[in-house]
Amino acid sequence: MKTLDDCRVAIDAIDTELLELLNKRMKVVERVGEIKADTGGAIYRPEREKAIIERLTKLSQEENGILNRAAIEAIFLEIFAVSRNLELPERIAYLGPEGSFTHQAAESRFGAMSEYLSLNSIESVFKTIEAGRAKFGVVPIENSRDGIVGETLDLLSKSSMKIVSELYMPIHVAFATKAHKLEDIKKIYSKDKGFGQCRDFLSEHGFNDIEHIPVESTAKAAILAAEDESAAAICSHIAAKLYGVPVLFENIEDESENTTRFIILSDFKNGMSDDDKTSILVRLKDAVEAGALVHFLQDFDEEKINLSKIESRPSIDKDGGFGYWFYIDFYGHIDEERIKKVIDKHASEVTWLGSYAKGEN
Ligand SMILES: C=C(O[C@@H]1C=C(C(=O)O)C=C[C@H]1O)C(=O)O
Repeated sequence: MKTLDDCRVAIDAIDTELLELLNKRMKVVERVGEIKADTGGAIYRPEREKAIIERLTKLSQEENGILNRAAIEAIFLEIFAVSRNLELPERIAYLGPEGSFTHQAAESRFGAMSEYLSLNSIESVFKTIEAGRAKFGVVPIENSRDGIVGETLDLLSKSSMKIVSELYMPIHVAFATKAHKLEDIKKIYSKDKGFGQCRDFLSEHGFNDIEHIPVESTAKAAILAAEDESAAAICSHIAAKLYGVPVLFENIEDESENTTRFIILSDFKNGMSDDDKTSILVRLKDAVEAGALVHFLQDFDEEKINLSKIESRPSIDKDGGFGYWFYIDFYGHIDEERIKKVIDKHASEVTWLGSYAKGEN
């Protein structure tokens, strides 16, 4: 049987091999970078990365390997991020502050080597990438409990930036405080939605009778709780850690399946993968006429295009009238013939927001 020392010798030998292979991989990536520079191709190819993870997951299953999809993803997303930074250093704007859930979503995709820009509003994220001060933007678009993020949809309707990727992230919140006793807590900071997501916890602990102070983000709540021993924050574990506020209770959300969908914005069009989603905005000219939406959707149905989401948003038209537009997600890529056919038919009413590899949720 192997001793601890034997195991460590074996691990060192394997790490040497891994390093050699990783360096070899990066050499190939450098060449990919040169080709992309010559041809003007996009550096970030989420559909290719997804295909790699899928192939390796299948391979690992076939070989009865220990690594499952989540583990393979954790390792390889970091390798991809290092690769891309080698091709061209990446700068990512996200809805901050540091330690926000959006920050975590951004880091899960862009890794430790990228440069991050924390911004205090979704609008600033859009403006920053539109001005070319960052290549990518990360913002939330919907939450399993709270629904759509209206601000993101409204900005998408006005921006030339495209959705190039989506990711779903489980949202867990913690209760953090510097108070020594629960009775010393006189106020709780969080984002309005943070309070809404853990009502049961708050009432079970008798926290409904003390002041609840809504602030712009859960990370901001952690910053405020760090400065005041009579305060607590409902925030992410990471934000609590980052701002030095001890976590008293973990996973205090009422619904354990609480998930947020984030989108990555940039200025290029993805290639096709075998499992894509497309987002569009539709302003139906005759939206007031009964049946306009039904007719529009019938064209999708005829081409067997499945919708995954439809959301209506109010808008004020040029003459000051109250109108509606629709945000729609469906399965498939804009370059597929059957999809092109429907979109071309409604070209004057549809704005294409992006086609991207479907995220796992
Ligand atoms: C190397 C490439 O560029 C990026 C890095 C990838 C990788 O490390 O495998 C894959 C896709 C791209 O996001 C490529 O396009 O193949």
